[in-house]
Amino acid sequence: MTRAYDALMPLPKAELHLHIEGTLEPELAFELAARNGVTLPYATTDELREAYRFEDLQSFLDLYYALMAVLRTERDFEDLADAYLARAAAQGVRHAEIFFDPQAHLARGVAMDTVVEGLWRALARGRADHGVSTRLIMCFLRDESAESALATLELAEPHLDRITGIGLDSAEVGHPPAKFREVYEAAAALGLRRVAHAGEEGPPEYITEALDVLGVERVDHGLRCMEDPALVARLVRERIPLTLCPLSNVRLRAVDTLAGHPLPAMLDAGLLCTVNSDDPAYFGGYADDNFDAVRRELGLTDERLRELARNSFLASFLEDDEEWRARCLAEVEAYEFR
Ligand code: HPA
Ligand SMILES: [Zn+2]
Repeated sequence: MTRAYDALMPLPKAELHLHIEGTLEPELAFELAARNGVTLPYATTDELREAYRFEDLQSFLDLYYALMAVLRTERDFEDLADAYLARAAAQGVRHAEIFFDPQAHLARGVAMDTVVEGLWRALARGRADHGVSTRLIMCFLRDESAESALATLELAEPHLDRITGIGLDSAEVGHPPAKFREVYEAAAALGLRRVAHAGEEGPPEYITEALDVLGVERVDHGLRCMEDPALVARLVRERIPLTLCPLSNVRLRAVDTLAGHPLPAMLDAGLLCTVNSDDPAYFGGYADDNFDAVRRELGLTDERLRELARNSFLASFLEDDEEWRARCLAEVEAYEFR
């Protein structure tokens, strides 16, 4: 029998757009800095939080990459992932497909092995410790070269039993998807699933290119598809999921205000939208905080929220565990809103 959810429990959901490095809370950053003898250019966690005022994607990325300096050992990556899973579970997350940025660590002399095995120590226990199933998606930095992405994929080959798919992130404008055709072809040949950030700051054409040239199965953000009705029609027709991140969009000024976010129009258009947290330590909220924000600011009905939760499991890469997906979907349908 399906367990009816307690009214105080958050809506069960899958998180499909989450950068593990973006879950580094100021308190953990200072703890890891002390552990590793790294000096941060901030005296206190409050002072660090003060720096979380972003103009755009790049101003965020500058701080995001700088703070990674505290992540050095397997244990650091394990602690980071463990802290995320505890927070995610408390917010109703039952499945998480987690991005990581190996090139940002390799550049600092931290080995692929350290990153993947450290994360894996926590992620492998996710279901047992937190009731959260997990998958890992390795992202390439699009402002680095295609050669660097290919070399990174090669370095990851011994770890492919831990990695479900590949993604593309970092500074979007000026780095169109087609730059990474070769590495996406190589990843597909290795049986990896494919996603990419597109249409966050970049134009709708980048979304089309991600679909046609990279063969992505899911688009991260995809917000700017709304500027191109023919593209919207295609995304609807082909049932391409979009991983939207409302609080991120406000903080990085992809939208002016949350109340002006196109999510309701996107749902009305029939797009397969999901709601996610992107870099929750920086953008003011985890998965359910994003759900709560769109409920409050956009007036989404309970059934719209249920649709978003349902979509998250439908859009997830749970083809290797349909039993778990069905159980999660049943929890979504049985959920009673207060
Ligand atoms: O929102 C994002 N966009 C692009 N790159 C990123 N890397 C972490 N978060 C992001
Ligand atoms: Zn992102």
